[in-house]
Amino acid sequence: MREQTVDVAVIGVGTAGLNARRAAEKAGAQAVAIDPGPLGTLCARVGCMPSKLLIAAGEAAHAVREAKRFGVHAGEPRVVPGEVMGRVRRERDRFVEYQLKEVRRLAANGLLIDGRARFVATNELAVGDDLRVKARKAVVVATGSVVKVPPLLAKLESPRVIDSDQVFELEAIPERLLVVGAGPIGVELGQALARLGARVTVICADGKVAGIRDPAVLAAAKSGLAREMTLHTRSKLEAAEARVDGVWVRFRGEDGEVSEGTWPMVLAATGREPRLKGLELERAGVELDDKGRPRELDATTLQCGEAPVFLAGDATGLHPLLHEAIDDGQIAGRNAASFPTVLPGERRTPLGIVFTDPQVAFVGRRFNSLDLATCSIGQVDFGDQGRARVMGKNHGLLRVYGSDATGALLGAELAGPAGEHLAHLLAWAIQSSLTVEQALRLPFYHPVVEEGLRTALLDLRSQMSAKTGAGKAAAGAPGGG
Ligand SMILES: Cc1cc2nc3c(=O)[nH]c(=O)nc-3n(C[C@H](O)[C@H](O)[C@H](O)COP(=O)(O)OP(=O)(O)OC[C@H]3O[C@@H](n4cnc5c(N)ncnc54)[C@H](O)[C@@H]3O)c2cc1C
Ligand SMILES: NC(=O)c1ccc[n+]([C@@H]2O[C@H](COP(=O)([O-])OP(=O)(O)OC[C@H]3O[C@@H](n4cnc5c(N)ncnc54)[C@H](O)[C@@H]3O)[C@@H](O)[C@H]2O)c1
Repeated sequence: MREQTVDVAVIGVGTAGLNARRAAEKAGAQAVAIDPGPLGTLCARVGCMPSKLLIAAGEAAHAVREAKRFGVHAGEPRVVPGEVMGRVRRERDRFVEYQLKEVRRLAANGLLIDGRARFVATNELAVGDDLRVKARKAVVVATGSVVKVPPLLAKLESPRVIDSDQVFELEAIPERLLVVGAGPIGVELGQALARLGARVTVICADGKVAGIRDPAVLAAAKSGLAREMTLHTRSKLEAAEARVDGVWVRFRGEDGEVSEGTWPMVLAATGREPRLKGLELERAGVELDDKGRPRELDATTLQCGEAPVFLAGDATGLHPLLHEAIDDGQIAGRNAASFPTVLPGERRTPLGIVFTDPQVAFVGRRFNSLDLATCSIGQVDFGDQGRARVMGKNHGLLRVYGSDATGALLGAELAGPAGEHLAHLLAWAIQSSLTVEQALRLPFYHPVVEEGLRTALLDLRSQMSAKTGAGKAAAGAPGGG
């Protein structure tokens, strides 16, 4: 049995792991990463980047179709699936190659061990059958996440049931597609494939789409997405069967109505979960709950209970987003290097963007965490927003939340045009602790979509003054819907 002793061992060399290893090294520790591959990060291989490439192709087809509203008649676009998917994979491979450069450099310097790790004791890992890695300080677990597929679909073991890890390998665009799950993955990929020619039906049981929590924004997003896909957002999957011509599925709506059909392809977009199985974390002194996750994970330090074990990235199950994986990695890596001294890491204003049309975004405090007696809501409907109308993208709603007591901006949810940009402006304003008044003193050009943000802020200011002026009369129904 070979043995290697290091200061910090990082399990997983995805985005969180790469950042954790680098942070530990920067803090003066000798740090190695362990990973059996596939290397290149989830984000570049099967996540953020290929999904945005597919969406970009869908947008190109959509723009051609929509051109007639401007008096420009190009006819129905001819989508060539081989060319579409060829570009997705070519560009994806470039992004992966970029990540692999760093990984190869680590390997060349003896800082990457090829193999699957599991704990055998506190601060001791087995890698494959013939290597033990001991960590003098601590271990960072940055093993990412795995797709969750409901048993009804998983048990079919059908090549016609795919998940987001497989979708980028498609050679053809299915003529019809059932997407199970309406989270970010379901709606992003569903809409992209709809624009490329598939007739798409999306089902989910919880009434939500794209993770939106504000009911008014949710209604706006649903009506926008329903222009291109059939949505059943309160439907439970009841039965599924692999048949010669496809996958037969039966689902039941909240009202009891039963629908069924056979689809040539089903995309399971039913969520992801931390990849902790097989790590035997309990051998490192980490107490696990019934789902196999650490019973105690400090979200500020990323330490598991009192153990010398830190989690980072999707493995935490906290915020499965790329920029959060980077920050997690830096916090976990630094704390692992300085263990037993452990400090809370600095976090940014929460920000999430879903790349549909209309784009969906969340910033800062979420709707369901607001106390409507002490907060106000300002909004703008993009239906009549100047620049949005100019571009023919006048659909959606932005709602901005503020504190009545301090006038501070607290958060926002939106479904609308240029959502990715509006969300950044709002996140930067909230992180800078701006009040509504201060935000309204900033420049707004004309004609831009950002003027819609000003309208929402003006509305928020007047809701706040109406409430503070008229006592609590408006509490409970601020901002209207
Ligand atoms: C389709 C899709 C689209 C997405 N789009 C976006 C987006 O637009 N914006 C955004 O912010 N986020 C997006 N995400 C989420 C984002 O990609 C992830 O949050 C992020 O990439 C997670 O990084 P990670 O380092 O935690 O995991 P990974 O990059 O998966 O790294 C985990 C590593 O651990 C290794 N590993 C696992 N087990 C072991 C073991 N036992 N021993 C050693 N190594 C092990 C794996 O081989 C892997 O290399 C998307 C995700 C998906 C699936
Ligand atoms: N733009 C982005 O930032 C982006 C894009 C894609 C993915 N992601 C990340 O990836 C993670 C995973 O995304 P996701 O969309 O798979 O997960 P999710 O958990 O957000 O959504 C899962 C969906 O599946 C539904 N569902 C679950 N079980 C079901 C069942 N048995 N029958 C019917 N519906 C069922 C849920 O109701 C929900 O609609 C997200 O949390 C997100 O952080 C981010």
